[in-house]
Amino acid sequence: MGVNFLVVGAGAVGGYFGGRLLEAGEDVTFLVRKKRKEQLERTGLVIKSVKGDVTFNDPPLIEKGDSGKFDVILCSTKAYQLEHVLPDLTSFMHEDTVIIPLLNGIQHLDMLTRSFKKEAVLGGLCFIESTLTQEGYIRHTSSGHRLTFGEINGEMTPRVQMIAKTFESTNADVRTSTHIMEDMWRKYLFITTLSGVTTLFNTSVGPIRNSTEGLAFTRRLIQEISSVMQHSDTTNSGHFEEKAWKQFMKLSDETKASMQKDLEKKLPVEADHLQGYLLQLAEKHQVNTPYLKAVYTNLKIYEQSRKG
Ligand SMILES: NC(=O)C1=CN([C@@H]2O[C@H](COP(=O)(O)OP(=O)(O)OC[C@H]3O[C@@H](n4cnc5c(N)ncnc54)[C@H](OP(=O)(O)O)[C@@H]3O)[C@@H](O)[C@H]2O)C=CC1
Ligand SMILES: CC(C)(CO)C(=O)C(=O)O
Repeated sequence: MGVNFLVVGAGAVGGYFGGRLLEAGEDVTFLVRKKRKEQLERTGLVIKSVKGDVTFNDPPLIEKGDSGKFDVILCSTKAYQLEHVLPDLTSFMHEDTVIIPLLNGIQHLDMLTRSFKKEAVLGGLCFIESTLTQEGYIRHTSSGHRLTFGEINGEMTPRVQMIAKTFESTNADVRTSTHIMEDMWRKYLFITTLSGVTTLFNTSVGPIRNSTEGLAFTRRLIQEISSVMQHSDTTNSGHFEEKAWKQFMKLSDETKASMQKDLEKKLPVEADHLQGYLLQLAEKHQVNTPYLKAVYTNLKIYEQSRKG
């Protein structure tokens, strides 16, 4: 028997991975809101990707309150939208439904395990540079399209293997992990740094790296965040720092975090979920984080000016 997927949020991430599953002939439905539904009905689900374009004229769409039960829920809203969508999910779940979150950050795991039984929640993350265009198309701009998931406790279970099998023939790099919490914290360090510096300096990676000061700022930011993570008793034993630095140095000059792209589009940002939560941890563990505070302050000023 096949696995059926509910993708929550047909945006840059959900639309991409859900679309790749559809392309492979898998059973996928998107949970959408009215405006996005109307857009998708008009244009189809359109993926413009360096890994191959694809369009689905009639993607399966449902709205909250509709009927249906799903084996796997791929959760791909923004963090600030998540708590509003969670109550809508219960009616789509059966006893063994699993939820795979693809959001950046860590704090959403608490939200998910508070809302559903703990065993329903897997760990997950993705590396992909994608964005929604004005027409609602998904534009995937660099070659990475990796999705990683696994049991929070690190076990390799039959359900993880079964989901991985379903992903096998998709045009995406889907992997299982037996250390997904470590993977999620590492991605959290990387993305909080990248989104932090690209939004603070309002540019892509190239100009930041070409500036001695920009480079020094980035290094200090990584050190601070890594230190907060070590104090927070995570799986970080210090080796994250060097890896995050190397990863930052390897990025193409044009790379921008999705947060910077959202900022350029004057959209809300995940400041509280990413940088804000780390600052809470820093305060709890009394870690001095002036660079992280500067990044967060910039984002809070942006948020305030958006509201204004
Ligand atoms: N974009 C990227 O390159 C990457 C993003 N990420 C992370 O992935 C997560 C998702 O980001 P991204 O895909 O870019 O965000 P998008 O804004 O592109 O997509 C979010 C989608 O969620 C939908 N949504 C929100 N609330 C609901 C709801 N109640 N019911 C149904 N749909 C809903 C939105 O639809 P609506 O039109 O109705 O608002 C939107 O289509 C974030 O945590 C981000 O940090 C991680 C790696 C890369
Ligand atoms: C850096 C990147 C593109 C990697 O997935 C990302 O997560 C983001 O910009 O939100």
